[in-house]
Parts: sequence; structure tokens; C-alpha cells
Amino acid sequence: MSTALLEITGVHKHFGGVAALCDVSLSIEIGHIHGLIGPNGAGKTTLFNVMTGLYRADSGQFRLDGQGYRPSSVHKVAQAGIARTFQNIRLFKAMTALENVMVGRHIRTRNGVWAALTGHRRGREEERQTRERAMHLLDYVGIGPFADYRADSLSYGHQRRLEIARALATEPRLLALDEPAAGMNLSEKQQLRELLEKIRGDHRTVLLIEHDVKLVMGICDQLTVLDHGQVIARGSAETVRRDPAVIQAYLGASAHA
Ligand SMILES: Nc1ncnc2c1ncn2[C@@H]1O[C@H](COP(=O)(O)OP(=O)(O)OP(=O)(O)O)[C@@H](O)[C@H]1O
Repeated sequence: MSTALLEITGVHKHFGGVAALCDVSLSIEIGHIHGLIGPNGAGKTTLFNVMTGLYRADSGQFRLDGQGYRPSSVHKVAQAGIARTFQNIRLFKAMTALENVMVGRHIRTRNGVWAALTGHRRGREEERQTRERAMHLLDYVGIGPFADYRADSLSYGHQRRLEIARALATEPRLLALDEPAAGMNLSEKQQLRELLEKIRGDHRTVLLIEHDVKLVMGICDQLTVLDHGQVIARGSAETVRRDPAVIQAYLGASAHA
């Protein structure tokens, strides 16, 4: 029996004359941290955008937990159980950390964000639970003491954690992180690694785009390597690290540095 959470098969995506994705297939096991790596312009973000409904694929099949899904809109994908973060942080800057997470949570509540914001009676109990859960998530990612701080006043590393908390608030089956360590210093990266290990320890599944080879190789259970829109290798860090096509395409520079 397959234990794949996400299965993507034969995805193509062109931008004019550029084949950003060419027959890309990917399978992510439940409970794994799966790394998606490759040099600049390889197609990683395009694949994220296609699987999360931001771009429409030219063709391809998508299955989440054994069920076919059509990534036709960001909202539908979130409801199907995929949450993502972005390469460039996209928080509600003028809202507090807690409010940012609460907004993420409202996708899973009955009355939604408007009932909560307008103070509708039906929404009040739900609002209390949403707040409680959001607070728990801020503690979980390690920024509980900053709950009432405006998002844009947080340090860079804390903003990245806040994005993860907001994504977790949707109770995703798959958490897709686009370069979560970008711009982080060494100690922030170490803390991020510990957080990702905790998330995996709690039986969640993570798809990770990351340029930091040390982080990726150290933490991922499986990797898929893209180059020029095509999958050139897949497997464990050990397998991928030794693959001549990968060394040639991507790791060459650091391997021989
Ligand atoms: N919206 C777009 N319009 C036109 N071309 C695009 C668009 N988005 C991506 N591309 C092209 O598709 C290819 C893949 O880009 P993509 O951003 O997916 O790569 P990437 O692996 O995420 O790169 P990076 O590591 O630099 O973020 C590139 O040639 C890029 O120029």
C-alpha cells in the first residue's frame, strides 16, 4: 500500500517559450520532510505555485491522500489540506502576530473571519477558540511572547516562524515551505531546523524548497532535484549527493569549493 501523501504526475508548465516544468513527477511520503532542490531557475517555485493553485498547470495529475484534487485556486488547495509559505515573507504587516495566525485559522472555522471581526454573537465562542489555538501555535513555533507585537516589528527569523504558525493554523496535511531559511543567520537556521524536526515529530508532512544545502541534506528524508524544469534525481540525501547529474547541475560549485 502506498503511503504517499502527495503524488504529482506528468506536470507541464510553459511561460511563452520557456518550459518551466517538463513532465515533472513527485511523490511525498506521509511524515517525511521532502526537499525540492535545484539551481536558480530550475522550476522549484513554479512547481509550488502550480500545486498550490497560484498558477494553472498546462497538464498533469495531482493526488492528495489518495484523492485527486484540482489546484484551481489557492483557497481550494488550502481547504484540501496544503498550506504554504512564500520566498518573500507575506504577512499582514500592520496586524499583530496573534491576528496573523487567527486569520490563517479561520479557514477551518464555521463562521469565518467576518463573523469574528464584526463581533457577531455566533462567532464569539468560535473566536475565543480560534484565539486560544492561535496562541498555542505561536508558543509552538517559539514566538508566544511576541503575540501582541505588530508583524512588521518582529525580527526576520521571527517573521518566518510566524508564517509557519499561520500556515499550521489551517491544519494542513502538507506544509509547503518556500526557502524558510533565506536571509537567516546561523543560529536562526539552527532554530529553524529544530522547529522542522519538531513538526515532523508531530507526524506532519513537509515539502521544503531550500538553497541551504547543509540544512537540506541534514534534515530531509527524501529529495527531488530539478534542473531546467526536469527532475534529474530523487532519493535520500546520500543518494542525491553522489548523483553525477546533481553534482554537475547544482552541487558542483559547493562540492568543489
Ligand atoms: N511568472 C513567470 N513568467 C515568466 N517566466 C517565469 C515566471 N515564473 C517563472 N518563470 C521562469 O520559469 C523558470 C523557472 O523559474 P522558478 O522561479 O520556478 O525557478 P526556481 O527553481 O524557483 O528558481 P529560484 O531558486 O531562483 O527561486 C525560469 O526560467 C523563470 O524565469
